[in-house]
Amino acid sequence: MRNTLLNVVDLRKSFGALKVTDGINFQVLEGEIHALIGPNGAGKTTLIHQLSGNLKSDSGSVYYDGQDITRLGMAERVRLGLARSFQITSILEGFSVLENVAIAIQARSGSSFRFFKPAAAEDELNAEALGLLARVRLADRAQRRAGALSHGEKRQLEIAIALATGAKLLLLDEPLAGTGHEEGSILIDLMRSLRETHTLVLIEHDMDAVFSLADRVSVLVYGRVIASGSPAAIRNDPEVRAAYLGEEEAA
Ligand SMILES: Nc1ncnc2c1ncn2[C@@H]1O[C@H](COP(=O)(O)OP(=O)(O)OP(=O)(O)O)[C@@H](O)[C@H]1O
Repeated sequence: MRNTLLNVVDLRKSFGALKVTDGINFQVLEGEIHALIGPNGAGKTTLIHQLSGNLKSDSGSVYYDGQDITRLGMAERVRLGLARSFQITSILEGFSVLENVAIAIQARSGSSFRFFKPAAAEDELNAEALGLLARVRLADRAQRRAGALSHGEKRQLEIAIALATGAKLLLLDEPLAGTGHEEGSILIDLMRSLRETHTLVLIEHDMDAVFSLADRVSVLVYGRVIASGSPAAIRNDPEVRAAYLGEEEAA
């Protein structure tokens, strides 16, 4: 049996009278790719913000690796290993691709690099950053200015930055949005390769990608998870088809 890495219990958030997440229950297992799908406005992004600690929940609980993290802020959650892949705006466009990753590693490591002589510390840092860039298939862009990357490459860099935080569980909000076919398939391959070492929770509207990539899928409708299961089970679930997939296919 796989370990439950994330357990979400009756999580709620309202904006004024609007109940955006309205009693969310679902579990993420260690080492899986878990996709959150649902119609526009279902509360997916709000839920990701509640999981990352960016947004305070009104009630309910979030357990990460058995620990109650409901009241922890974003930085504390990142330290425990739960990180949201940052928006493109958080990439430092004027710095090189390598520097962007090195800065994230340094932020994680605090002062641990000061035990090296400055030049050795820099070598050590750059070697680790290059290793992460290789994992996200950006090693050949290391010296390029981050602002000059294509849209898809920026998403790869964001994933490298999230990995640099030491994250075990990555929250990805629409990783494929705005990417072309070729960029999309690089990102899909990359996410698949991360499964060996990481757990991924992603919001995605591209159903072909979701059904080929995800181990399990949860469907959010009006702020509630109406079903969680394998892609095949979700595709054939009558309630899901009526509430969401049927509507997508008809569109
Ligand atoms: N800060 C906020 N203040 C007020 N309303 C908000 C806020 N954030 C989100 N909402 C509302 O909550 C609802 C759900 O938004 P959310 O972005 O979580 O949905 P979503 O499922 O991610 O949608 P999409 O698929 O379109 O991205 C929307 O009606 C949105 O307008």
